[in-house]
Amino acid sequence: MSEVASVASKADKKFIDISEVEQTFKTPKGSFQALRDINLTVAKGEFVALIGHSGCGKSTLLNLIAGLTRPTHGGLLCANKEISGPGPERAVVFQNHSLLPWLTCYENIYLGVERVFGATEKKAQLKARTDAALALVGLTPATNKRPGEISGGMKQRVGIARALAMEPKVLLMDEPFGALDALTRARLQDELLAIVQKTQSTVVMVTHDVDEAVLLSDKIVMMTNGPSATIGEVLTVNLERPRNRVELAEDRNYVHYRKAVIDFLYTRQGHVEKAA
Ligand SMILES: Nc1ncnc2c1ncn2[C@@H]1O[C@H](COP(=O)(O)OP(=O)(O)OP(=O)(O)O)[C@@H](O)[C@H]1O
Repeated sequence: MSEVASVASKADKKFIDISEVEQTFKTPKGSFQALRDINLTVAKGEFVALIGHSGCGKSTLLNLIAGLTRPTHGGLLCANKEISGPGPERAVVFQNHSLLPWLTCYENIYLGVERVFGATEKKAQLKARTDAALALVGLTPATNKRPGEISGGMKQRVGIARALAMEPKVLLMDEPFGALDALTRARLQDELLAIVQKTQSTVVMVTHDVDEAVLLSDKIVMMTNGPSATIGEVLTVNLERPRNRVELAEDRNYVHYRKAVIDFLYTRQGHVEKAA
């Protein structure tokens, strides 16, 4: 391998590079340490799930990667650049879709597309990007509907389409399917699997759901309970892609990974109520 290629491949392995991160919040009762000693790398194109009990700091860590908050200690890099604030290369999908209710599905996506590409591309290109994003999540028929006129699952798909349309380097998802019923959730997980396969996106996703983590991820980051939570263990999920949930249900390796996460969460960490 040439020196240039080797430097590039090293950078790809540490596409997101989190080192020695600590997050302490000031509260009326004094300072509260949510996270300590967080060291984690995410490779380009990798799908990483953050899992842990309620209040352990999953969203806090995701917000740090999104640049919505700054760590009290340590640093975070994305593509070798310090994460010092939010940026279009890191799109976030929240549990509650956060669509603007007065805009149609099309307009909600177009807004994001225009923000990222508006200065360099013509209107027809922006429209083509928006149409493609709607098609990617199977929502072309809902183009002119407003969020109030579509189901929760469809709203979440618009949120995902909006994030993907911005062609982010990293897709950050905070329990994107948490508010959905089990069947809709399964369908959207399958859609996300197919989309990520197609776009080769780098994804960091917060979840409470063990099956979701094993089905989707290359790596499951298991967090200890808070306060002062940290990464307890990182499980590498070596299951071939494309993955099929029905076939995997009886796959020995799938069952093994599932058990490893359940053991970590319920035997080694036990359940605790929200810490703060
Ligand atoms: N801005 C803040 N100020 C004070 N404490 C905070 C703040 N944000 C988060 N915390 C505390 O930090 C801890 C981690 O919160 P966080 O929301 O990251 O947990 P989580 O693992 O995402 O929880 P859940 O699974 O319930 O969403 C919690 O104890 C929370 O109360």
